[in-house]
Amino acid sequence: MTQSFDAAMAAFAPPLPLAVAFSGGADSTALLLACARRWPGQVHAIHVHHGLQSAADGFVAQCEALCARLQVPLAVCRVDARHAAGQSPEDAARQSRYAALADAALQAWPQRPMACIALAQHADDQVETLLLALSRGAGVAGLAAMPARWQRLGLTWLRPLLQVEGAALRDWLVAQQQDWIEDPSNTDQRYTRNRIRAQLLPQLQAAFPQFRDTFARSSRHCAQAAELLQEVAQADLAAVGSPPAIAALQALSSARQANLLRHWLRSVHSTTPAAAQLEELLRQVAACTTRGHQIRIKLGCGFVVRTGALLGWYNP
Ligand SMILES: Nc1ncnc2c1ncn2[C@@H]1O[C@H](COP(=O)(O)OP(=O)(O)OP(=O)(O)O)[C@@H](O)[C@H]1O
Repeated sequence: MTQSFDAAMAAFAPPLPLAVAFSGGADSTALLLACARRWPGQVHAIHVHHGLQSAADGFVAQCEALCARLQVPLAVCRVDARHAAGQSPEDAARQSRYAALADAALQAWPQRPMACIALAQHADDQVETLLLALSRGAGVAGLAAMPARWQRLGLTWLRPLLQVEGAALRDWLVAQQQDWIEDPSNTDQRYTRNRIRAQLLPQLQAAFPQFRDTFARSSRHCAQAAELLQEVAQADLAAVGSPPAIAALQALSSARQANLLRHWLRSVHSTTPAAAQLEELLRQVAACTTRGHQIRIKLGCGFVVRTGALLGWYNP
């Protein structure tokens, strides 16, 4: 259920010391301010300078000013967030941001490495993430949206505000007379996420006022389903072998074959096949009933080939 900002903060019990990922935007300003008041001397802030827009230097100055006022130590890290071919600019920025946040949390204060990092995504961000996943045709792992807690890069990551509406966060900041940075790129309608926020969320609010709660429930169902699929894939891969034996693969249902192959390609070969490529591979596996049947299919960044009784992989 959605919560007030105060209720979410009251329920938040992170390991300390805590680093807040602080962009200077409304959400992380509210999180930083509330954490600094609640755990004085135990809260640090990390700001990532993406170098993507000319306004970024001004963002740093504003973050420094608020942290000085709150007496919160601030680490500013500069990252090169240019995206590689085939990668979305938002994804590239997110990945380099997470790596920089982890480095800073563990190394910026060597006498006192941080135990965890808190991020300020809220209930509207969660809905946007789900709708973005739907717009890409994602499977259950994508529809699971953002977890509230996970371990990665040697740290605990937390999202304590996932049940708070964006407007409630801003109302709280206004009541504290605390201003924040309005990042101009957040209203750029070239980004799908911004179109979802500006055009879809108001319509959803009018048509289904409970959409934040019900969508979040669907995401939790998907998170559970994704966990089960992962467990089944691991067990099936252990039984079928890595690389997979074709005859053993054929004995599974086609849904389990698809689940296993996706898992094998992702976990062993770091590649994600397009839906049509995976369908073609399943068709070829089913048709592979004679000694002479060849398989060679482009999948993600490489090829799946038949090598005797096994499926092989190579990346030219
Ligand atoms: N440049 C940054 N430096 C540090 N943390 C960041 C930065 N950008 C985003 N984050 C963290 O990731 C979360 C989600 O990022 P997102 O891009 O949705 O936020 P934002 O709109 O830039 O800022 P905010 O969420 O603070 O309003 C932020 O709430 C914040 O905790």
